[in-house]
Amino acid sequence: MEIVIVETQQQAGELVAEAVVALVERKANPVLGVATGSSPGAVYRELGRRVAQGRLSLKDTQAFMLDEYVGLPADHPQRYRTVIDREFVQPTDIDPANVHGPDGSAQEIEQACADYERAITNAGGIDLQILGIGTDGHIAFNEPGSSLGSRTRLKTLTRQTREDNARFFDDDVASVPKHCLTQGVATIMEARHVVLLAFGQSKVEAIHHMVEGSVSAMWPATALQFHPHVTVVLDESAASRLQLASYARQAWEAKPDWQGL
Ligand SMILES: N[C@@H]1[C@@H](O)[C@H](O)[C@@H](COP(=O)(O)O)O[C@@H]1O
Repeated sequence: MEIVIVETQQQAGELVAEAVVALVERKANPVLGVATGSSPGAVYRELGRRVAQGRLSLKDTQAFMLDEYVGLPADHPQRYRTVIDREFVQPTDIDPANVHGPDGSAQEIEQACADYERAITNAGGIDLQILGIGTDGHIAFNEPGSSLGSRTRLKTLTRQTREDNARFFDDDVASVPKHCLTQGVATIMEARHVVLLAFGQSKVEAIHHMVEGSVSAMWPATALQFHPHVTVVLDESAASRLQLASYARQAWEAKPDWQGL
């Protein structure tokens, strides 16, 4: 795991956008994994800026979402597909038809999950997965106790996650769905490069476990310790309980070189 500590979320956005640019330059039909939540916001804004400046095009890029709530109507502003359309699709030039997500309104849930796994495989797999982390160490919606070998499936959200996400539902935890469809931990592990972003004090414990803790299904993000290519982009707050943070406290100028990836 490579840990990069940045000063601002904007720096994180620039850094990760560079990784996307390097991928798009290197590959004719790149496949991005996109996350919802507030952490990737600066990345999407920076991608939008570069597209607007003519420095980047995502026209030939496919994108796969990590997860989706079950039971939200198609026009709900917090449905993850709607969020991704608003925050990632609209500011960039990606074709909305190239953006895929698990179908949270499917009648045949198991079939929908299997179809989603197949769609990722058929696209050639995910080249660059943009990822956040929950305060309880979840990735996508793989809550504590999730199998580290799991694939896309139906999950029940923990009370903590529903409370964390209530901020997007007028602070009304009862309005936050109880179920979701999510890529499994094993699905995420197949992405060729995982870039995880985390900011702020609320992520300290999860980051501590993910980077320096024991691998355990109780902290699903710890599975990433087995992944050969993970970049973790943190601010000082999120990194503040890392024993080895001094090794990672790189100057902004010493940012990773994505060209060789
Ligand atoms: N399913 C999403 C996760 O994919 C995301 O990583 C997490 C953290 O969100 P935030 O980045 O807003 O802290 O929130 C949700 O639960």
